[in-house]
Amino acid sequence: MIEISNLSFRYREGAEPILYGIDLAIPDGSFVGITGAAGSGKSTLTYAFNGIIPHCYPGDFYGSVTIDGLDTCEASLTDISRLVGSVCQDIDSQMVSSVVEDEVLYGLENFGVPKDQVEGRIAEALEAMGISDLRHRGIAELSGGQKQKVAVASVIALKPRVLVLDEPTAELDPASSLAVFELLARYARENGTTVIVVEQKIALLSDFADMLLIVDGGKVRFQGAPAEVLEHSDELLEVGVNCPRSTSLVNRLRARGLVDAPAARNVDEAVGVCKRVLSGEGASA
Ligand SMILES: Nc1ncnc2c1ncn2[C@@H]1O[C@H](COP(=O)(O)OP(=O)(O)OP(=O)(O)O)[C@@H](O)[C@H]1O
Repeated sequence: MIEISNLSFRYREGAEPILYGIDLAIPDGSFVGITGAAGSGKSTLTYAFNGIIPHCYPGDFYGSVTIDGLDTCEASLTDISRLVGSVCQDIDSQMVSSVVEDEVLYGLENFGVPKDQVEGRIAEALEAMGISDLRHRGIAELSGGQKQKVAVASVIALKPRVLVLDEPTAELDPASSLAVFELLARYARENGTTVIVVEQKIALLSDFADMLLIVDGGKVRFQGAPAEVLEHSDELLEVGVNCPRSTSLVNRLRARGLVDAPAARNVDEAVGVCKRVLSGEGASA
């Protein structure tokens, strides 16, 4: 369980706090999607989960963040990193090796994983990300999507309880973005790992997350299951989050009393709702 209580944070160099009064409870095994406008504080919020604030970026930190009971202010960054694995926005800056296998090995060696477990961990992590065939390839020869999967594999090889990813699909095409999310979701389901992912594409997040957090001006403006959050498509637009048209359409039908249905996350769900409206069953569901 991750618990954040009344968290506020101001970077030492900053005039104003970047996070304000955040309260969150994230059950184990959740898939949490974070989105919001540029500069709203999403990355800073991820730094609260992995201890980068206050350990690497000092500042005024109020409130508390606990991961499985470990208070991130009191614990060392090393102890936090045994629980929380992170993949940052700039993948190239995270890579330390020139060959895929060595990249995964690096973290295992740093964590002092017993030698007899190393081979199994590398093979499992590469398999989980669907990149066993890339094991001996040079990192410089990989595509953006392949590098992304290597970065995730390097972190999951360490078997963290929580995986934090900051815009893992920022440079990927829609098909590769979907593939990364599918692999992540399957891995998390099979291992009970909590996944926290920052992502601009709310439609993609909504298909995978069981909790969405909408960050606006350093506050969590909306939180809940995707269907609950997407009901607020007009307010989301005001804070820079553009919902799919299928979502807005169903919300308009509901606002006019034409249908009593949860917000649609995608075209398929909206088609189902429209069929009900056209058949005259809309308001009775
Ligand atoms: N190390 C830092 N020191 C001072 N201010 C910072 C630091 N890092 C980020 N900020 C400021 O905090 C605010 C929020 O930045 P943050 O990166 O958390 O937002 P974001 O929502 O992730 O943005 P983006 O979508 O553009 O990545 C910005 O105004 C930024 O300038």
